[in-house]
Amino acid sequence: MTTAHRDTIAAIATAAGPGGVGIVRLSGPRARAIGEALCRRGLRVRHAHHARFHDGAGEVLDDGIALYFAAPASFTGEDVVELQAHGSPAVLQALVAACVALGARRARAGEFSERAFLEGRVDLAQAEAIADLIAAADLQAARAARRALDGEFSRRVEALAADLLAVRVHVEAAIDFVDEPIDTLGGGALKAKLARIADDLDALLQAAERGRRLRDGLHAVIVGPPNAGKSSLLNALAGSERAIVTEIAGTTRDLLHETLRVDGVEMTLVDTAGLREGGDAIEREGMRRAGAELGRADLAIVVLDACDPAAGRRAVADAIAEVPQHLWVHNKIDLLGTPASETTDATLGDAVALRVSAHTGAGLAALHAALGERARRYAGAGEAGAFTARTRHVEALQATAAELGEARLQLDHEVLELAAEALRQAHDRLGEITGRVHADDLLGHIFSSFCIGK
Ligand SMILES: Nc1nc2c(c(=O)[nH]1)N(C=O)[C@@H](CNc1ccc(C(=O)N[C@@H](CCC(=O)O)C(=O)O)cc1)CN2
Ligand SMILES: Nc1nc2c(ncn2[C@@H]2O[C@H](COP(=O)(O)OP(=O)(O)OP(=O)(O)O)[C@@H](O)[C@H]2O)c(=O)[nH]1
Ligand SMILES: [Mg+2]
Repeated sequence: MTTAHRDTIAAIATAAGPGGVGIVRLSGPRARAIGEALCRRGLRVRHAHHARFHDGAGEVLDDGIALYFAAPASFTGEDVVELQAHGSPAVLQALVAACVALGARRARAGEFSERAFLEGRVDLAQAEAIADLIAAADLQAARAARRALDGEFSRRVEALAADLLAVRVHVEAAIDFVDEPIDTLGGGALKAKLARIADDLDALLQAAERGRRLRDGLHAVIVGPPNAGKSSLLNALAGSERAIVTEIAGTTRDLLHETLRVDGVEMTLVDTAGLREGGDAIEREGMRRAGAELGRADLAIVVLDACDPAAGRRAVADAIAEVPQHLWVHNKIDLLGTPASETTDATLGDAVALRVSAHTGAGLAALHAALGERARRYAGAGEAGAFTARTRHVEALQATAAELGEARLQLDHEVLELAAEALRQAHDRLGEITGRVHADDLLGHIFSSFCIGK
């Protein structure tokens, strides 16, 4: 769709709630006309005008600064007008209503960024980086999103896509010489080139996986037998009474997610139902959910009762077998009267258990530190040049790698048509990251998770 066919959208661009200044943004072919009607004056491009903003009845809503950016030199690539008013939600909403009365439509979530993508101002990975930058909870995450927005990820994807395209051209050309063996058609160089691409792809995949972990944070699931104090520990770590705690074994049934920041790193803690044989239907469903959640876990925090650490261990060990990292905790050490310190749990082999008391707080600092350390290591914190990435990107790179492997195999077997097809697939999978290739519902899916006004 070209700009001329598109309607003009309006939304509050600043955060909800009162603020020093609030911005209403318009984008689309009628942005300038609507802005000029509201300001009752002409707007010069890239000029800050102090103006009074009027509603339909001619009443002055506010005075503020009006800016006009002419297409294509704007954030969206369309004509854009910004009305920077006093940051009163009532005034800003009235300004949007006045824009609507003059022919604008309320923007959907992410629609400004979507237009920037459709106008070719940013690619899809960069548009996603805008949302990640806004959501970044600390400077490190913001910097990583900033690098993705600057195109550090996209450039590497595009470089690989260009290499793949060159190889595709070579293979497609070779198909026309069916009777020649591939090696007389530069097959050696081709295979070497594909091997190099595979290496580059692997390096990029690893960087994207780090970026995915940096963006999403560590996913830690608390498991253990009933009554060990899992919910009590979640509350202690979260610093609030999030989960219900009772002396009844089988209290927790549903999953309870809590996001927390440990030493500047984001992590999700999930409380689960205690694992044991039997239980009523609700409790069994809770245990099933606990098991499913462990399938997504990066870390299992296993909580055992320090008075009886052997109890329930078998069921727990089975449940966490597939989880990449484990952290063992013995809770309720206040009942033992021994100090908080690490203990080697004979039944854990080399693993060490942290000894804590959710009640007295003993050992919690060490638990906190251990979690922070795991979360930092997981996210590759402090790594130079890190950029944020999403599961979608990682999966696309994995699919690309699989197709590339297939192409190399077919090339070794001199089945050029199949090699060409696998290379085409690889090229397309790569193109999904930057949006060069995309399904329409993918865009809707991505942009609908943005905020309105972005
Ligand atoms: N007031 C205001 N501040 C803002 C934004 C905005 O939309 N409005 N942004 C919105 O997210 C971010 C900045 N992003 C922007 C990106 C491109 C252009 C732009 O006009 N680009 C033109 C001109 C380039 C130039 O002169 O340097 C272009 O790319 O052609 C403006 C803002 C953060 N700060
Ligand atoms: N003495 C002592 N009691 C604790 C400690 N932590 C938890 N408790 C008690 O142990 C009981 C169970 O605590 P919960 O946190 O509900 O245990 P849970 O592991 O979540 O139990 P389920 O949800 O039933 O699986 C409650 O009565 C808590 O008050 C602790 O460190 N010391
Ligand atoms: Mg519980």
